[in-house]
Amino acid sequence: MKIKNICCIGAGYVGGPTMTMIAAKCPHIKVNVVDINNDRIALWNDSNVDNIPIYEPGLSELVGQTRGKNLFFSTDVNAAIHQADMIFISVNTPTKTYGVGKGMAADLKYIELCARQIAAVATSDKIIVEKSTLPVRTAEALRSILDNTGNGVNFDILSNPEFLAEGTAVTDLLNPDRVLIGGEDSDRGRAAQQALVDVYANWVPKKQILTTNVWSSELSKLTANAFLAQRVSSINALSELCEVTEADVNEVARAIGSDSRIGSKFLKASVGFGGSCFQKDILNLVYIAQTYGLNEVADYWEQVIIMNDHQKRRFAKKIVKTLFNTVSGKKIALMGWAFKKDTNDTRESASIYVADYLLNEQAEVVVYDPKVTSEQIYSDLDYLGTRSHEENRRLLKVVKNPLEAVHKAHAAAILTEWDEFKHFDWEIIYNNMLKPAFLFDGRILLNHNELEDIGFNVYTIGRGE
Ligand SMILES: NC(=O)c1ccc[n+]([C@@H]2O[C@H](COP(=O)([O-])OP(=O)(O)OC[C@H]3O[C@@H](n4cnc5c(N)ncnc54)[C@H](O)[C@@H]3O)[C@@H](O)[C@H]2O)c1
Ligand SMILES: O=c1ccn([C@@H]2O[C@H](COP(=O)(O)OP(=O)(O)O[C@H]3O[C@H](CO)[C@@H](O)[C@H](O)[C@H]3O)[C@@H](O)[C@H]2O)c(=O)[nH]1
Repeated sequence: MKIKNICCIGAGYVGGPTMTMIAAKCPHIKVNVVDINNDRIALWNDSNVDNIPIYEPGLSELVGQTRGKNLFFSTDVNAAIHQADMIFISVNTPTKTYGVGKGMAADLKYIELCARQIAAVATSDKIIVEKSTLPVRTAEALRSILDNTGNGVNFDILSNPEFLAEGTAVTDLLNPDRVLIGGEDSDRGRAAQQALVDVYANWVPKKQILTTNVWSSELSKLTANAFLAQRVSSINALSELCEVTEADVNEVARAIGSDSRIGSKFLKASVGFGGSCFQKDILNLVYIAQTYGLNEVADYWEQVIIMNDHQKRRFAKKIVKTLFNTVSGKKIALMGWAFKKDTNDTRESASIYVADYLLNEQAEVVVYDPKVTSEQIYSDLDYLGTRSHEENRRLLKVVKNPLEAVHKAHAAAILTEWDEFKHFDWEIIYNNMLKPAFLFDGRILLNHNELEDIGFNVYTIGRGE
């Protein structure tokens, strides 16, 4: 079966970049990316390609090359479903905020809506691809909805989780470590799996395209994120021990990472991991284990989140303690709001929690981030519900210029590892700040000896003072 027309439901951080790459590498396939969010689709279609709604290095160029040729963005979901041979579901699956599983389980309402819409609209056979991250055995629920509400056409369900990381989405999609495709063990299932293998084989070497059963594929996505986040929590746990023992967490990371069995990646201690995936997916894993009565398994993975919450909180506490146990009325500059560099995504960013903690301590918080808008920053704070919309705007200021952020500040804290922070003139910054000038490096980003020579009092994760 040769795929000629793909529809992707969900034009977000996954649907947008993934479909752009498929369109770029498969000029013979027409790709329609659809979303119910009119504003988002309008930005994907903006005549100035730099205005696409997602900042990812290299993405706007790729959109510029493909949009209007074989890549289209639209809000007409039904038309795109109708035309497609293959439909990717790439909608959000956030943590549930209500009812059973609140705060733990993945909310599958958007997935279910897609399935019902596909079933209602489809008048020809379709391959349905789970691109969103889903709890293991979701395909079973999808099958039930599609088969019970459809028009008698055949649906084949595949699981094809996405492993791209934000900030490196384009290179990750171009050279994935692996592509994972789970399918049903039947003639139709294998044919559907092969059809998707053939799409990726346009640019991914065949040996890197793994095929498994659907359940292994669904569970592998949650497992990959759990293992990655576990490494960050493990090194962060050690960072606290380093701070009291004169060991240096970077040196420890290098020493253990040189062991090929451990490997050097994902051992960077930090103010805590953020992003839309790690916390959500581990909570989901914990919830799934609990529902099967596997309490030891659930507790084991939950510890990764507990350690991450501790790391964010202890960084904020350290600022208060170091500033003579009070930050009330003191100006503190937060450098970076995105959850990592090279993205404008702020979901679950450590900055949100550090800012909230400092605002509770009555600090005057000023934020500078090169890519995040002030609307996004205020909306992240409002979402926590700690204080009113008006109070958040009164207590926290967002500035467009780093020097404005540090002007007469008591302290500056690095919360995102943006490259530009390394190239700042820290001497000028020091001269603009109140004395003693404190610098808290939550990303172990800067040259601390140089900063100390300038006159800063430096506190960094994972090294004692
Ligand atoms: N962000 C990442 O880096 C990443 C990486 C791998 C996997 N994932 C997973 O991919 C999925 C999507 O994540 P995201 O970051 O792209 O989310 P997102 O919130 O950026 O995008 C999801 C989009 O789906 C749209 N949508 C929701 N319901 C819809 C419907 N019924 N019809 C049409 N459009 C609808 C929303 O309007 C939104 O624009 C999640 O399951 C996530 O866990 C994300
Ligand atoms: O050594 C490290 C590595 C990462 N982080 C932090 O961990 C978070 C997540 O980073 P990263 O994994 O690079 O970005 P994500 O975009 O969240 O990507 C993860 O989540 C995606 C969504 O599921 C998966 O597709 C990716 O494979 C997985 O890496 C960020 O806050 C990072 O700053 C650290 O603190 N130390």
